[in-house]
Amino acid sequence: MLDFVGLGLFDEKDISLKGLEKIRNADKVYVEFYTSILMGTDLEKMEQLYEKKITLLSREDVEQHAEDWLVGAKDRNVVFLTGGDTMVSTTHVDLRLRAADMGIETTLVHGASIASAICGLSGLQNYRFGKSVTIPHPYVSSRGVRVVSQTPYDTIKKNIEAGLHTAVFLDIDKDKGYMTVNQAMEILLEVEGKLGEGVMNDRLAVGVARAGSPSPVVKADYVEALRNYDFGGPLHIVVIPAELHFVEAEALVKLAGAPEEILENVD
Ligand SMILES: C[S@@+](CC[C@H](N)C(=O)[O-])C[C@H]1O[C@@H](n2cnc3c(N)ncnc32)[C@H](O)[C@@H]1O
Repeated sequence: MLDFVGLGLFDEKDISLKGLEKIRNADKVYVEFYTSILMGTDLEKMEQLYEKKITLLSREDVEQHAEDWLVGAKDRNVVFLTGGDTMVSTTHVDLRLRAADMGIETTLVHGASIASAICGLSGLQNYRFGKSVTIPHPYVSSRGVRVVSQTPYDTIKKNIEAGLHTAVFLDIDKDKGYMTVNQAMEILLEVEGKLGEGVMNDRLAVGVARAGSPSPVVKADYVEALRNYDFGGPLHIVVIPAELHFVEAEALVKLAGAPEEILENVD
């Protein structure tokens, strides 16, 4: 049996009671922290509260060598832990499919996800979101050229044209660290500058930091302004809203400190 358990958003106490029960009854517990990470805890605190030894898996362990540890789930109870919800903005359905091919039964214990937290914290409506996207850290190519992905910008642009908000996940990289809202704004403006377009001009954005913690920061302002706003420590995420419903605009002003002038342009 392979149980996928979502850990929730911030610390070891965000797990559900069902998830905790799965862990306590497990023969072996694995966790991965490359798709998301709980910034308010660490492996030691988790092991203490859950009363179980937890083995950390790397991206390679999960994506390239999954059979090596999945095989244990053929005759024992194995639990696989992930930050947030295990199946939201991850590729872990691949693990479920591999398990199915190996004749291993799987179950899911859902966890609080950043996908719903951004709606709750900002007041933006979940049904008004389009395709989400991740901004990767820029890198320097073997020819010494700085490479900045244009895909996030293009996705945001298409969503705006369709009247849909965009959730913009920010890269977690073991060498380059956790991307901040400020870096994300810089990257979007850099791409815009190269294309010579005006999508980001006077474009409202919402930055969210440390959702699920006792002190999350939610700030809505124009892209240019968020470039220098201090969000504090990771994790960070960005939402680029499309046209706003008036309740959404009111929420951004009252709950996220957006400039009041945004209320003038909504019905
Ligand atoms: C690839 S998504 C995985 C989402 C996760 N499976 C879930 O359901 O929450 C991870 C990204 O979401 C954002 N994120 C996740 N948790 C967050 C939190 N507590 N506060 C702010 N952003 C968060 C960060 O941008 C992070 O890099």
